[in-house]
Amino acid sequence: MSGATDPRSVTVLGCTGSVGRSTVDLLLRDPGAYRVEALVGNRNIALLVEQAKALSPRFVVTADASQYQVLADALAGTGIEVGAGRPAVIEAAQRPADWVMSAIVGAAGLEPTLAAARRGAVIGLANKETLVCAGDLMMRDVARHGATLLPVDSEHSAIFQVFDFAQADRVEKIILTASGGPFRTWGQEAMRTVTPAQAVAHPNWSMGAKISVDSATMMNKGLELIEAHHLFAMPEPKIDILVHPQSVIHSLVAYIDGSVLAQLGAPDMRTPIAYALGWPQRISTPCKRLDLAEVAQLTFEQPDPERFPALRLVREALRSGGAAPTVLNAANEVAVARFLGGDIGFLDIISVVEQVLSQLETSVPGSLEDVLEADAQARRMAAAACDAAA
Ligand SMILES: NC(=O)C1=CN([C@@H]2O[C@H](COP(=O)(O)OP(=O)(O)OC[C@H]3O[C@@H](n4cnc5c(N)ncnc54)[C@H](OP(=O)(O)O)[C@@H]3O)[C@@H](O)[C@H]2O)C=CC1
Ligand SMILES: CC(=O)[C@@H](O)[C@H](O)COP(=O)(O)O
Ligand SMILES: [Mn+2]
Repeated sequence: MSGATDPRSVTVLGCTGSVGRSTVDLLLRDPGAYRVEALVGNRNIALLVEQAKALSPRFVVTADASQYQVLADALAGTGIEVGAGRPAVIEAAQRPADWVMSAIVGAAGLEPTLAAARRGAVIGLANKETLVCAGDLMMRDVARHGATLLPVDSEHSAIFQVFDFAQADRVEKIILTASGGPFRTWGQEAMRTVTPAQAVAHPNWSMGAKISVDSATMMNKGLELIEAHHLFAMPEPKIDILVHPQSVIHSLVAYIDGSVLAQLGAPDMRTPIAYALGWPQRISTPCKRLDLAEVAQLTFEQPDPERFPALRLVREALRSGGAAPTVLNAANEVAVARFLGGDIGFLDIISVVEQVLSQLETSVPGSLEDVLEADAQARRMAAAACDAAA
């Protein structure tokens, strides 16, 4: 809760999404503690306007340039500055907020997150694709500009809370927990005909469509493996994945003395968001408290790489290095969108990613431009592969 200190200035990129809405919910619970610099949404103008009226930010942006006038008309007379289009999104990230929530979905979040890092902001990072498609660049710029990256992804927040950075060399491994998604127990043949509605029905978490499909293919856990590799400087072989269907243990860190430390909680993103928002202090949330007697059983399984080949692809991409993770991420985004649009089947998603990874020759991306070029090439190739599969 707020003390006598000045309000903290915050910007929310992706404010109209699942993580964005949870962030706004926390801001509204303690209005005296925050001053909102900028809100950035995309197509959900009605919600963006509602949030703007509730939070009175200085700057409100829709990434969708065609929606400028709609947004400007809705906020006329409020004194709130309005922007639209990609340059305005980046400008919002550049404006001087102490704390920035990076919750745009997909590689579209890369440039604004990088812009916030380049002005030394404290960033709550939900947008894992930033680290998947440009992890080396992002971590280099965070260090170079004195920015702070606070993980919001539930697993990485868990690791962050129990990772002893002063003894990083005494960490034996990181264990990322995975729910296994809605098809955890399904055979490959049954998965062939699943619908988008079945794929987005996550057993434990309420999330946006793209990450929900990623959870269903277990690509989400693969992306999280790459995310953990960059955030905690852990080599790929020292990151394990453990299926834990209850999503109560959010991840674990194993040390060389045999100790294993974990963070637990009810599956509600407001807990990891609050950890990043309040850091280095904890702040209160209304999240349901964990009742282990009610949960009764915590179970664990090894992931099945035959039914969930995304896990193998991710490890191969990380070992190959260079632009392979960028390519994997871009191809996955295209294939997931085409699956959600009803063009390709569920199993085609990972087949398309594998095909693009095996065909695209790219060099090591040294700059943002290189990353964007590899991303664009992979998207073109993935679109063609989806056309062929459709
Ligand atoms: N949801 C969750 O619980 C978790 C999410 N994450 C990560 O957080 C990120 C956001 O996920 P989630 O909230 O589920 O996603 P949603 O799809 O719910 O929300 C995405 C947000 O990004 C905006 N957006 C979409 N495209 C663009 C674009 N081109 N430019 C700018 N803004 C855009 C959307 O605007 P609009 O809706 O107005 O069109 C919306 O505000 C993802 O990277 C995801 O992997 C990580 C852990 C948990
Ligand atoms: C809430 C969150 O962090 C998601 O990434 C979630 O973990 C997805 O669940 P899966 O373990 O099914 O990928
Ligand atoms: Mn996660």
